[in-house]
Amino acid sequence: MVTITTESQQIATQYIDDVFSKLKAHHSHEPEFLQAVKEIIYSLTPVFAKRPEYMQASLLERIVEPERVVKFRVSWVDESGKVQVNRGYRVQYSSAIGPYKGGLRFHPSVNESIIKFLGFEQIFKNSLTGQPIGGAKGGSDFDPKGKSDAEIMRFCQAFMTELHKYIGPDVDVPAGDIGVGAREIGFLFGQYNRIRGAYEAGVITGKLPRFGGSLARKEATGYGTVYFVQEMLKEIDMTFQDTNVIVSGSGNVSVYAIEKAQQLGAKVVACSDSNGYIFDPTGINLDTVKQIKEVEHGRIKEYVERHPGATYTDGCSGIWSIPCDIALPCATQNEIDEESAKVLVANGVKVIGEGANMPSTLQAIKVYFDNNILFAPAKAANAGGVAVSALEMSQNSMRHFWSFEEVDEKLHEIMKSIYKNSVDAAKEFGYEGNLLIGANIAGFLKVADAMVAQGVI
Ligand SMILES: NC(=O)C1=CN([C@@H]2O[C@H](COP(=O)(O)OP(=O)(O)OC[C@H]3O[C@@H](n4cnc5c(N)ncnc54)[C@H](OP(=O)(O)O)[C@@H]3O)[C@@H](O)[C@H]2O)C=CC1
Ligand SMILES: O=C(O)CCC(=O)C(=O)O
Repeated sequence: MVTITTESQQIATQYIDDVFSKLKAHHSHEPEFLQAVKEIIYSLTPVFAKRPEYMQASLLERIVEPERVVKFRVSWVDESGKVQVNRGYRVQYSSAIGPYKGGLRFHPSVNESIIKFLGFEQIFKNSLTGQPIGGAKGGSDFDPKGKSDAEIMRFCQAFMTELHKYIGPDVDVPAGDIGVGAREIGFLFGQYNRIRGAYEAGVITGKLPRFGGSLARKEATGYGTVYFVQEMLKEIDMTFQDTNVIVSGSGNVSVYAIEKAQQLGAKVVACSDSNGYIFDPTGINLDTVKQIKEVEHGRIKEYVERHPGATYTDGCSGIWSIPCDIALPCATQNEIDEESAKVLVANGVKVIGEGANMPSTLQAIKVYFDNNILFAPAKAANAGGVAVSALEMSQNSMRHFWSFEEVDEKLHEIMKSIYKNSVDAAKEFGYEGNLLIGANIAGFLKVADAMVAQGVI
């Protein structure tokens, strides 16, 4: 274990305070970004206390500043012939350990603060995967809900017409996130290739397997979250078998977290969308959820028409009042606040596994720690998606295609090693059992050492 003196700890804390207060002064209008930065940088105090040369190299000031932020206009024509205008973003945060890598989010709430928080987290997550990928994120305030396929296609083409200037297989490799699934990735990829006049498979991941995508990428984030929680459960001699689980959302991450949890013997009793949640005491029928969400692009409340024993409730936060052993927030940021966290604890939750990015507020996380709840932080627990994206890039480079079983096995091993590295880093720096600190430190060290080795750039 690393020994840290009180004096070096105080110097490191002062350094982090200074960096954070300057950042706050410049970005007071970007709450999500500040929240993500705060969570990470204070957990790095023991690292700076142990390695003062990182302060001399201004590593924190450098890493919180994106290498590049691209903002652009996206004009497209809707079904009535009217021209619509949206904002597009790509934040290329860090290329210290590989090409920029991270998803694209299409949602009306998207702004620079949200893309920056996601891009910043992606640096550490991508490092944790052990793959050579830097951190980035992008997206638009475009709302895909209620749009025709032709409108989605025209929007994606307009978005890529600008974005293509900044990306490439060895430069920046986007993928999906909220509102960007296989359909959107297909349109984006098609437009990129059309503009380049070539087929460049490695420019984007999450492609359908029939044109260069990886098997198991669709399942990777949800499965990976469950694999990670499985490792945590071993510590308390528990498995998923016969547990009651709730999973928020009913999108890509949620559906495959539900699938894997069910395969491992759990009863998943609730899931949601942005309008409300369903509760099925007999266990959710995943085929019905997939039919409604993946095929019909419908609303989760339609589930109860097909399963009369289930109930539907308007509003999202109520899902956390359902008693469960394991809660997997897989929808969006800040979906569990302090109040919801207290309700989960009062109802006996044992484990929180974050499938979404930053789904718990800082106050909610404090409630978990105060009550000794096992907590799997997003950066580690949902890294399976981007890990398999990196495997997709490898397959594209090798012009090779692994079977579903091969990719799933690699994913499983990656999640186990992220768990182990987070546990080991927490222990080494004096925070045994705290995976939040462990994951942040393990993710940071690799990037920090790469930055130092590459000089002042
Ligand atoms: N896709 C991936 O590989 C990865 C995704 N993530 C993270 O996982 C989360 C989910 O992403 P993904 O499954 O891909 O996205 P999807 O768009 O496939 O699904 C998102 C789901 O969350 C619901 N949702 C969105 N906003 C809210 C809200 N404000 N309140 C409640 N529910 C909401 C959506 O409901 P509705 O249908 O009503 O919009 C939908 O059910 C995000 O935080 C994303 O950043 C993290 C790692 C990788
Ligand atoms: O697969 C990827 O490149 C990105 C996935 C993603 O956006 C995320 O991990 O949040």
